[in-house]
Amino acid sequence: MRSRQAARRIADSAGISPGDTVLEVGTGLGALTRELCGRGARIISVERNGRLYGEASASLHCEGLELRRGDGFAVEDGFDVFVSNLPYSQSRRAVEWLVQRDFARGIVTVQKEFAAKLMEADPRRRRAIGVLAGHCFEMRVLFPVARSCFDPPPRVDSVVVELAKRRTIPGGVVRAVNGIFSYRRKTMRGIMKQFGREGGPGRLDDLSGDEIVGVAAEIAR
Ligand SMILES: C[S@@+](CC[C@H](N)C(=O)[O-])C[C@H]1O[C@@H](n2cnc3c(N)ncnc32)[C@H](O)[C@@H]1O
Repeated sequence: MRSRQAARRIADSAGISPGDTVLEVGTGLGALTRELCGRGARIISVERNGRLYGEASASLHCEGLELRRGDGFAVEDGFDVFVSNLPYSQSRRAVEWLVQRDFARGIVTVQKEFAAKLMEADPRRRRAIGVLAGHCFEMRVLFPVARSCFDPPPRVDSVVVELAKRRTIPGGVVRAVNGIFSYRRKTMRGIMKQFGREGGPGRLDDLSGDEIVGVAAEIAR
């Protein structure tokens, strides 16, 4: 990201306390990483691109910072705070991974439309990813980030979203929620039949998000 001010604002909103472990996925050239430094936290920042990892390693030096090369979603270390300005193609993967991890708070920059999907309240427009996120996080949009803050400027609008963790669910339940939504036009009886289970009356749209996760947990059992 090109704007130091925007990176600072994102880092400030992460509410990092001394002693926290912060996981950043996507170091890039370290615009955000630099702002996470100096807050007394241990910072694990992961970049999968070898060239960017090399450049960041050569230029970023701060106490408590550990730069790693690889897939940030393969990290097994525990963390308190998650921070990421991810490529938007990975937003869904990030949320599906985060619902399975135990941590306190996430600050993610996402496409404005993706944030709307996460927070969609209308059951007819709801997606699997919104049901998962709504079950596992308390969410709010913190602020928009102007296109000019990025280099190159994206063709879409971006917002910073806070994800405060409420619950953690296993991967099997994530897969089952996605599976249920692939049959969303069927009745509940029809959906459950796809998974070899007996279903009750009504349709998916009649269920709350938490009830859908409950059904998914039953399927995953
Ligand atoms: C939009 S850039 C943000 C870079 C920097 N954090 C900033 O704010 O300027 C996203 C970065 O994430 C990296 N990335 C994408 N997927 C990743 C993954 N699964 N694990 C680690 N890094 C990833 C990309 O290579 C890219 O450098």
